[in-house]
Amino acid sequence: MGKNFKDNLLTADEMRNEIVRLQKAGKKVVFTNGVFDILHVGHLTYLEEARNLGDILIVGVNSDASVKVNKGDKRPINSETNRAFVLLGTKFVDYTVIFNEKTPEKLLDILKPDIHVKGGDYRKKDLPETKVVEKNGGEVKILSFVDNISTTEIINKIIEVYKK
Ligand SMILES: Nc1ncnc2c1ncn2[C@@H]1O[C@H](COP(=O)(O)OP(=O)(O)OP(=O)(O)O)[C@@H](O)[C@H]1O
Ligand SMILES: O=P(O)(O)O[C@@H]1O[C@H]([C@H](O)CO)[C@@H](O)[C@H](O)[C@@H]1O
Repeated sequence: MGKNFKDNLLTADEMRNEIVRLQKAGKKVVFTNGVFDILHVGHLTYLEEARNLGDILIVGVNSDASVKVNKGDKRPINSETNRAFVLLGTKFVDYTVIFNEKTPEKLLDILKPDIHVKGGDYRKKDLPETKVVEKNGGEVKILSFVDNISTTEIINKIIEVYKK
């Protein structure tokens, strides 16, 4: 753990070394990934649930370029480092790592967490990363979903309220 919350944004190689150390010390390492552009209560509920599955929660944060590929040219609203820092400021997230690919498969193959989770808007069998997690002896879990809250809805509300 770094001295300041921003110290826990690591590179993939630094994160792998840290995971080896943590697992040797008997810690269960949970991983998730996503964009987390404007953090909301659905995210926090989900991150809390993820953290409670183990001892350490790592979030793979999509780079700005990979957000554009996944969510379109107008996104993200917040930069990759700011999204990673906001996550580290919550009481649930221990480490963040930025990844630049369309999916987290390559990152998961490096990190090899014990558990990989996504929210209830995903199905395990449809996740491209399920294969690589299970190949490395990890487990994939889908968590619950908080209805009627998303970053897109927040953006649409702001547009509605401020439009002329
Ligand atoms: N309402 C919610 N309840 C529980 N989990 C959620 C919720 N919204 C998102 N998640 C989970 O949080 C992670 C990051 O999701 P993401 O940043 O895409 O959220 P979002 O609000 O759906 O964003 P957007 O509207 O931009 O698509 C994903 O793993 C997703 O499953
Ligand atoms: O924030 P999102 O849109 O839930 O994050 C995406 O999740 C994808 C998911 O893991 C299925 O592969 C991932 O591929 C994508 O890069 C985003 O992280």
